[in-house]
Amino acid sequence: MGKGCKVVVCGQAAVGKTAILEQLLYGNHTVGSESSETQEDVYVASVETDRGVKEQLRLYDTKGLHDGQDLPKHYYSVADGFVLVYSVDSLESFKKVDVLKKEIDKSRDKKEVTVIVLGNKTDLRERRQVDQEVAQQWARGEKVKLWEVTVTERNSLIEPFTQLTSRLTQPQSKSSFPLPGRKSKGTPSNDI
Ligand SMILES: Nc1nc2c(ncn2[C@@H]2O[C@H](COP(=O)(O)OP(=O)(O)OP(=O)(O)O)[C@@H](O)[C@H]2O)c(=O)[nH]1
Repeated sequence: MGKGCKVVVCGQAAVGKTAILEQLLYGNHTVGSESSETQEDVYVASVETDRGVKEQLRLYDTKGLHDGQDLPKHYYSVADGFVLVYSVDSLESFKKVDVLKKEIDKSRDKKEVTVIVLGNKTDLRERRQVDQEVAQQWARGEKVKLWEVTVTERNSLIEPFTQLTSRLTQPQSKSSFPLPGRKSKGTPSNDI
């Protein structure tokens, strides 16, 4: 599979998954441009964490889900992290994110996975169907971080991916085993 944490980017069709990745990595997506349906693409990105270190991510851009379609099961076993994307102008796409989050919780077993959520297309103000506060409340309930973003402002995409990478590559917490210390009086010694 190669080096780097594996991150699966998923959500309903046409919410802007490819546009987000292309804008984030190359800064060259023009919104509204003709787009073809993704089958699967893998992007390798080098992202600076909040510790100032560059880490590699393998971002799997998945095929957009249409009504009633599920994310293919193999993604749940490969993923270290997920970026769930909806579009603020589609309530249906937000509901799909909820379904995906529940599927991740069911499939993750004991594996640590980091999930972030992006509400895209905030530039389409007059078409908004997903209330920002309702979405944030849902995110708090699910214990995930949610950002509202727009591909028209590349800057809005940077913080979520920086935080995701920082979380994914965070050094393991220190061992809680007691350090060898001085023996207390009267304790039998194993020293030879
Ligand atoms: N106005 C606006 N349009 C956007 C934004 N992000 C993406 N789009 C447009 O939405 C359309 C779909 O974007 P894609 O990136 O192809 O969506 P996708 O989720 O990868 O689509 P599938 O591969 O079919 O699942 C394109 O015309 C994009 O230009 C955004 O933030 N604002």
